[in-house]
Amino acid sequence: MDILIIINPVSGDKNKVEFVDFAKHFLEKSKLSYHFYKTTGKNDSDKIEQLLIEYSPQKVIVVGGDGTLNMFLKPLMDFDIQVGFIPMGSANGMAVELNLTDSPQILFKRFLKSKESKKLDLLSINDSHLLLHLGDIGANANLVANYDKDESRGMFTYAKHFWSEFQNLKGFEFEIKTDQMDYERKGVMLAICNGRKFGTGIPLNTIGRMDDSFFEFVVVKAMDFSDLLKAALSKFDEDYKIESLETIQAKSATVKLKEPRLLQIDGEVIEEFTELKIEVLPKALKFIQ
Ligand SMILES: Nc1ncnc2c1ncn2[C@@H]1O[C@H](COP(=O)(O)OP(=O)(O)OP(=O)(O)O)[C@@H](O)[C@H]1O
Repeated sequence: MDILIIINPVSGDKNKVEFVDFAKHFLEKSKLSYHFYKTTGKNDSDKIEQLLIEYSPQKVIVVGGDGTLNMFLKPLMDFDIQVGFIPMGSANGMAVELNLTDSPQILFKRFLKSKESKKLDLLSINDSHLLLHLGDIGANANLVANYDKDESRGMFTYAKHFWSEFQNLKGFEFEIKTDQMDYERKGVMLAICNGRKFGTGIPLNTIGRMDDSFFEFVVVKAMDFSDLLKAALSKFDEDYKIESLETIQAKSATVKLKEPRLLQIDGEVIEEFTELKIEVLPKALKFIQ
C-alpha cells in the first residue's frame, strides 16, 4: 500500500472533516492506495503496529498534535518507515521547529510528492518512553498537567494556569551525570531538548539540532517577570540571553531528583519520577522533507 494516514479526531478541538475530504479526493485523483486510521485514545500504538504489518505502507502521515505523533514513535522507528506530520493540535511546538507551518493541504501534497527524507534523532527515557522534541520536569510539566485536568480549554485557560504556575515557582535540586561531566543544580525547571523551540517559537536553547546525535538539558535556575518578557520577545529576536538559563549537551545522562517530580514529554504528562536515564537514539526516525 502507498499511504497510511493516522488522524486524531479530537486533537486541538479542530474539525478535520474538510481535510479528510480533501485528502481522500487527492489520493483518488493520484491513484494512490491508502488507508485511514482514526485514533481512539486506547491501544492505538498496537493497532498501528498491526496495520504496518498488514499493509506495509510506503509512507505514514500523522495528523494531530505533538502528543499524537509521540504515540506512534516506537512502531514508526521499528518499521523504519517514512513519516510525514501534519500539525493539528492545540500547541504545536514541533511545527515551527520542523518547518511545518504551511496549511494541512499543502503539507499533505508535499509529503505525497517528496522522495527525500531526513533522519531525526529520538531520545529514549528510562527505556520506556520516546521523545522527539521537548520534555521537562518542573514548572512547565505542572502547567501541562493542570491544563489537562481543567475542563475548559483554550488560550484563556492556558494563560490562567501559566500565571498561577509561573508566579509561584518553587526551585528543586537535582544531580545530572552526563557521558562527560557531573553537575549539581537547583532550578525551577529542567528541560530535556532534542529541538530548540517551545510551541510559541520561544527558543529554549540555541544549539540544539534534531539530527546531531546530541540532546541538551536546559536548567532554568529562576525566572522573574523580566525573563518571561524577554523570552516572549525572543520570538522576534533570537539573540536574547536569559541569564538564568544554562545549557548542558550530552549523548547520554542520568538525572537524580531529591523528590518525585512530574515529567512531560512532547506535551503529554507521563508520571512522577525520581530518576531519569536518557539516551540519544541517533537518526532513528525518517522524516519526509
Ligand atoms: N478518539 C480519541 N478520543 C479521545 N482522546 C484521544 C482520541 N484519540 C487520541 N486521543 C488522545 O489525544 C492525545 C494526543 O493529543 P495531542 O497532544 O496530539 O493533541 P492536542 O490537541 O495538542 O492535545 P491538548 O489539547 O492536550 O494539547 C493522546 O493523549 C491520546 O490518548
